[in-house]
Amino acid sequence: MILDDLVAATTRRIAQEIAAVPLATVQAQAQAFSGPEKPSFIAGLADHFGIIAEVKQASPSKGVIAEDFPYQAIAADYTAAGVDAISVLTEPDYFHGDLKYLQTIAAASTKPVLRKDFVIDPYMLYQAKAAGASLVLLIVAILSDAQLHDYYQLATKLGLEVLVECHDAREVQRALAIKPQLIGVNNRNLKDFTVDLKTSERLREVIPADIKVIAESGIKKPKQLAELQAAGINGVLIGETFMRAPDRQAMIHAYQAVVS
Ligand SMILES: O=P(O)(O)OC[C@@H](O)[C@@H](O)c1c[nH]c2ccccc12
Repeated sequence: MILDDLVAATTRRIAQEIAAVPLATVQAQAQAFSGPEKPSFIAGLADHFGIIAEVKQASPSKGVIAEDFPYQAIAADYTAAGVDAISVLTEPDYFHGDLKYLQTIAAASTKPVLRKDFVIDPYMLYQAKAAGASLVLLIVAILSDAQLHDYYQLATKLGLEVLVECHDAREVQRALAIKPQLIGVNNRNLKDFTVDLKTSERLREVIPADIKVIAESGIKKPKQLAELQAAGINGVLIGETFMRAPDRQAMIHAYQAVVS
């Protein structure tokens, strides 16, 4: 299963990174970080449907999405279009991501930036903060209950908002135990890469109304946003469709036009 490979690769990567830059150094960088004030992504969801646009060069399910990858220009388009947050893949082996992309984008944009990676160690949260992230992803499927709890607390202490990613009802129950403000439902099944937008609509029903829900993956048409909003979903995370758009700003405006 791909998640096992991703966790194994991330474990190796983080061990190397800790050997190169010790935890204490990254903690000091996180503490010293001062960047432009960014709006809270979660607070914004109180009065409108949120759109997170993703900067992603490749993925295990799609291979290379962007041969040409002008990530700064892509993020500038997302910012100009008025998205609510920008998600930046920082996983190098399968997504061709880099923490440097996040750092550059976070410094240049007025929008909150999400570190999209396979967080399996607190070190990665300090890195996220030091690089200027406003949000981090925690994937329930790859964490124990204790890790989920501890990483959530640490992220919050660092001033990071957390998107807690689930894919089924059991994971939602585990996520609810930490009382999150924001849950992401990944519509992509990482066992076989099939996508079903009904997954987020179904799971919305078992998530208390005061917790905001983001539908992630596989969104291809503006009309789907209207359906998701009607089902009580508070926002979306869109990668491939925006990455491949010939005119990214125009496409995002078409998505914004169908939600309120
Ligand atoms: O490109 P898409 O199908 O619009 O999907 C975006 C995002 O949901 C997807 O990249 C994603 C969802 N959860 C993840 C966890 C890790 C890496 C990537 C992801």
